[in-house]
Amino acid sequence: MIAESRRLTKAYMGKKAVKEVSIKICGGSIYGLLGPNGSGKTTWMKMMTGFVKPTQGEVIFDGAPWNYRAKNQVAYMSTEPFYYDFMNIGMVGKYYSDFFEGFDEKKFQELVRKVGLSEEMKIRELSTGMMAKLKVIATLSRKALLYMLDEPLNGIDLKARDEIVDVILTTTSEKNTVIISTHLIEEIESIIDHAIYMKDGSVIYECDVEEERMRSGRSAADLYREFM
Ligand SMILES: Nc1ncnc2c1ncn2[C@@H]1O[C@H](COP(=O)(O)OP(=O)(O)OP(=O)(O)O)[C@@H](O)[C@H]1O
Repeated sequence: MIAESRRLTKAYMGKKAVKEVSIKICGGSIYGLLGPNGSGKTTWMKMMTGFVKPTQGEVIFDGAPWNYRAKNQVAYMSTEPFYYDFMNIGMVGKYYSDFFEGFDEKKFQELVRKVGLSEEMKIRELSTGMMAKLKVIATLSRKALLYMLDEPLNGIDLKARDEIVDVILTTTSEKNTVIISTHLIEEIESIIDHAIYMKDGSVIYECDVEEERMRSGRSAADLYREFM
C-alpha cells in the first residue's frame, strides 16, 4: 500500500466538502476517482497532496503520517492553469526542473514531441487541448511514486483525450500509482484497475473494475449511471 486516507474530512464554514473518506491506495495501480461536480474529488486530492489541511482524519504516505518528504513523491496536477503567459513550452520544462526535485527534462522533451507539441510554442497561443496535454506530460515527467491528475480530460476534444489516456498508460510503469479524477468514465474505463465513486463528499462504492465485470457483469460506466 502506497497511501491511505483515514476518515479524511474537510469542512468549509461548517459545511462538509469531504466526509470521513477512508481509502487504501495500492502501489502499481491506476485508480479512477469518479463523481459529479462538487462531489469532493478535488478537495480529497488536495488533502492527499498536502495542499489542503484536513479538518479531521489522517493521510498516511508510504507507511508514515504525511510529511514534508512525501511532497517530492506525490505529483499533483491541479485543474487550475499555472503557467505564465510569457513562457514557451521549453521554458515550462526549465521551470519544472528548478521547482521539482527529480523532474526529468529529457523525458519531458520526448513527451512534448510525442503528443504533437513543440518547445517553441507559446503558452498564450495554446488551445485548451494543447494546454491539457502539456499539464499532463509536465506532471508525468516528475519522478514520483504517486501521480494525481485532477480532471485531465475536461473541456477537450476526443482526439486530445485519447492522446492523454495513451500517454498516461505508456509513461507510467508498475512502480507508479496513478489516480485520475473525472466524470468522463468511458474515456478512462479501459485503463483503470480500480474505481472509487464519490458523491456528496462520501465514497459510496469502490471496486476492482475487472472483478466487478466478472462478478456482476457491470462496467465502471454502468455503475456510474446507476449511482449518480
Ligand atoms: N475553498 C473552498 N471554500 C468553500 N467551499 C469549497 C472550497 N473548495 C471546495 N468547496 C466546496 O466543496 C464541495 C466539493 O468541491 P470539490 O471541488 O472538492 O468537488 P469536485 O468533485 O472536485 O468537483 P469539481 O469537479 O466541480 O471540481 C463543493 O460544494 C465546493 O463548493
